[in-house]
Amino acid sequence: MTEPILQARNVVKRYGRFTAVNGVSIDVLPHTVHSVIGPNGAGKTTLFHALTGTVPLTSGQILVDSVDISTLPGFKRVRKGLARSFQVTSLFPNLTVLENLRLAAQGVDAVQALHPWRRPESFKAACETATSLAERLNLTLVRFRPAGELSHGQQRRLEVGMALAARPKVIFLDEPTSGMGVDDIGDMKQLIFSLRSDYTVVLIEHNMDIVMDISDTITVMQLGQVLVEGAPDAVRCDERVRSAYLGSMITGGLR
Ligand SMILES: Nc1ncnc2c1ncn2[C@@H]1O[C@H](COP(=O)(O)OP(=O)(O)OP(=O)(O)O)[C@@H](O)[C@H]1O
Repeated sequence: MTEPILQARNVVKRYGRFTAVNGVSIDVLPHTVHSVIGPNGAGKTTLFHALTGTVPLTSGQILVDSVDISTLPGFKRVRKGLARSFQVTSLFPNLTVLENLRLAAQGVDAVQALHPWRRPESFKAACETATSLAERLNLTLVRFRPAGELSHGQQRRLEVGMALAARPKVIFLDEPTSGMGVDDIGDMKQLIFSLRSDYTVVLIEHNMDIVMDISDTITVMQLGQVLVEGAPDAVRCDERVRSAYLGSMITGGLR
């Protein structure tokens, strides 16, 4: 049996007296796309925050390859193989695509991160990582352009690349297609699906067409808890899921 690469066990996150995530357990299998969906306010982003160390857990456990990382801060979780996509606002708009990727690659190693202004050639490995990532992201043609001049879709792909530069085992993507046009959505969908050959993807996505097409497993959350978990076809047909989405603000809806 395949062992999960990432496990959340009974994870609870409270903000004051409000419980945003209330005892969530999930097993994420390696080389899969595992999507987390649910109506607005279901607790998806808070679960991501808790898994990646953006916020401390109230209780519960998180294991990566069976190692407990529950109390590690976010930057140490990156070294254990968890990476989260950056937001467009955290790209360096005046630096080129390659420079952004190189800095992200350097950032994994604490020693290199402390010497960001050494000659770029001296960071051979980081430069190579940046070049191969630009290719993978279909950004080779714009690799010498400042990130701020890219289209929205290209910037969002670069965000994913910044997380990949950390050479993660598991990459967390929070609504990677938000604000995108149809063409860009297709490119992002292909990119995410292609990632599962080398990585494991945990995805929050409101576009149900994408979720249903590329997910291996879907966890449906409601009111901070897991409502249903399963393969896309099973989730799509589940009456509890249909009811949960009725009247919600979610875009796309279930087909
Ligand atoms: N820092 C915070 N302090 C207090 N409450 C919070 C905080 N962050 C989130 N919440 C609350 O926790 C609940 C879950 O929010 P969360 O953002 O995790 O939901 P979500 O499923 O990601 O929703 P959406 O799809 O709208 O992004 C919401 O009721 C939200 O108001």
